[in-house]
Parts: sequence; C-alpha cells; structure tokens
Amino acid sequence: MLNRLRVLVSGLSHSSTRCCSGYVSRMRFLNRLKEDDDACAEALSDSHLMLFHSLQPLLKQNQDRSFSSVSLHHKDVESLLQSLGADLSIIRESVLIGCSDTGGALFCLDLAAVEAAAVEEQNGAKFVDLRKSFFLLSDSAAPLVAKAQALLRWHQTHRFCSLSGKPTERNRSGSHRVTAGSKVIHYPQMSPVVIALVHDGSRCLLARQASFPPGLYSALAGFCDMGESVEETVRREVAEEAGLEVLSVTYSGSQHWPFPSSSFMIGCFAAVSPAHTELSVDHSELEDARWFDLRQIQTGLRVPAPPRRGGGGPAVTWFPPRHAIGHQLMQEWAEQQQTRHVT
Ligand SMILES: NC(=O)c1ccc[n+]([C@@H]2O[C@H](COP(=O)([O-])OP(=O)(O)OC[C@H]3O[C@@H](n4cnc5c(N)ncnc54)[C@H](O)[C@@H]3O)[C@@H](O)[C@H]2O)c1
Ligand SMILES: [Mg+2]
Repeated sequence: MLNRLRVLVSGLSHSSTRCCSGYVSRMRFLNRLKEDDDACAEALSDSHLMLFHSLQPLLKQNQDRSFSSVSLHHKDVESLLQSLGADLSIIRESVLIGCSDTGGALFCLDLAAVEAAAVEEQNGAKFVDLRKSFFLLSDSAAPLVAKAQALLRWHQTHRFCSLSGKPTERNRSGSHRVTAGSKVIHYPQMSPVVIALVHDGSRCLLARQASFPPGLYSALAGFCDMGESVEETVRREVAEEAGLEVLSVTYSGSQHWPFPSSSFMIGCFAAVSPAHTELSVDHSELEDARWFDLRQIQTGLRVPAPPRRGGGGPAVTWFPPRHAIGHQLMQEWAEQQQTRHVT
C-alpha cells in the first residue's frame, strides 16, 4: 500500500555525514541536515544528486527495458558542469530529498541553467515530462522523483514573501525559506484532496473528467475546503459531483500527488445505500460517471496504463497507474469483494 512505510534501505556507515542503517538513525540524520546548514553542506559534498531540467527528471533505460532516474555523485555533477563551462555554484541549489540505498543523503538539482541536450548526451539519458515519467518508472521509484520535482517547483515559485513582497532565502537543505531580513519562515505546502471510492455493496462508482485521456476512469476526488474534515469533504464532493448521499466513510491510505502542483491525497471508501444509487452527474465537473461491478473492475485493473493505442475503435476503459492511489483503492475494493464471495 502507498501509505505503508516504505523503508528506504541504507548501507552501514558511521561517518558523521552519512546515515546509518535503521529507520530511526536515518530519520534523525535527515532531520539534522534540515536544521544544520554546515552538516548539510558537508553531506552534499559526498552525496548523489537526482538530476532534472526545467522540472523534468532525467531518465535512462536499463538493459531489461525498465526506466530509472539518473542520480550522479556530487563530484560527477561538478565534472559535468565543468565540461559544459557552467557555473559550479548552481550545485548549492540542490534540495535534500532523502537517504539513498548506499547510506548517504540524496539531493535533487535542476540543471535549467545548462543545455539539456548536452546533459542527455553525456549520460545516455533523456529529460522526460513528469506525467510521462510516472508511467515509465516503477511504483517504488516514482514517489521519490515526484517528491523531488515538487520541492524544486516549490522553490521556483516561492522566491518572494507573500506577506511583504521581499525576496526569500532558502536554508542549505531546502526544507524551508526565510524572508530576507526577517524571521518569517515559509515551508513547502500541499493541498489536501480526498479521493473516494464510492460503493453500494456490490458495485463501485468511477468517473472521468473531459480533460482525462480517452477511456480513463478514476474514483471521485476533490479539494478540501477550509475548515472541513475528511468525512465532510467526501460527503460534499460525492453529493456535488454524483448527486449521492454518503452513509459512511472509511480511511484507506494516503499519498503525495505532484499534479498539477502538490496535493496530499487522502484515500477513502464511501458507502452509499444500495436503494439510492441513481446518479445525478454534475457535467460541469465530470464528463461521465458509472457504476462498475467486480468483473469490470478486475478487467480494468489488468489493462496497462496508458493502454496501447488501437486503430480508431472505441477507447478501452482503463484506470490510473499502479502507484496512483485511485488504482490502490480499486485493487483493495476488488480484493475485499473477492474475499466476501469466497467466504
Ligand atoms: N492520485 C490519484 O489516483 C488521483 C485520482 C483522481 C484525481 N487526482 C487529483 O486530485 C485532484 C483534485 O481532483 P479534482 O480536480 O476532481 O478536484 P475538485 O473536484 O475539487 O475540482 C477542481 C476544482 O476545485 C477548485 N479548487 C478548490 N480548491 C483548490 C485548490 N487548492 N487547488 C486547485 N483547485 C481548487 C478549482 O476550481 C478546481 O477547478 C486533481 O489535482 C487530480 O490530479 C488524483
Ligand atoms: Mg472532482
């Protein structure tokens, strides 16, 4: 499950600029780097940097045809920039994103100041749009790339204080920005969004917006209004978009979602009465909404996302990729239904 703690594996090291094995040690190490600029600068000089250009991650194709993001050691990034005649000081713009599986801190860096094609050529890799990357990367690799891009985007869009209009300055790790000459601190933010798989006991409700690619259906989603609880947002969104009254809400899991800018997706199941399932769809929000039975959900979950294009026929129904929480909700619902049928 997406919300389950996915422990980043780190190697054993006792140097002060590298984290040790064990979840607690790694979290304390990362927290120290967030708070201590000198320790962070020291760690950066012996770290790997995940590369981006204009917010697009650098991806390379492996021998088994899978894709992974490219992270270079600090000294290799220096060599790369030197070979391109670029200013080495841009490395200071790196943002801390976690611990690598070799035990060191991991940073990300946007190389927008240098020519993308030259970086691609030197690394045998390509800068790829984040949405496309999401379909190419494995479900264990995609969240870290999304987190890195979200932090780089946040820094690019928060160069000025919304209170005073003065410039803001980042700390070394990039975990926050401070308004110049003041103590006003700005932290990266996400918008809370509920995503609810509505079900009536034997079917679940999926919908599509006109902006979705052809054939894509997902669970209902909506931004939380100020002051709302998760349960209130679910009830309101389902009422607004599908015209149904929710009887109960159950939490399932959560995930950070980088599109179009950072959302914090809170995944829930929302039960409606099987006696009141007639839809009244708000077509200003949704192009279509329909009930799907277990067999239809199982079939849709097997379709690759996005499906291979056919020759002009009707679009095949497909669901978000495996690492999207919409997919996880459908998977969990299908498993629950199957267990119910077996017992
Ligand atoms: N990870 C997944 O599986 C998954 C699946 C479905 C949707 N999503 C995401 O959920 C998000 C919300 O879904 P939706 O578009 O149906 O929401 P929605 O139903 O709340 O409608 C979007 C509208 O809400 C308004 N809005 C209110 N607060 C906003 C805010 N903080 N930021 C932007 N707009 C705000 C805007 O008018 C916007 O057009 C989307 O960004 C989408 O990418 C993720
Ligand atoms: Mg919506």
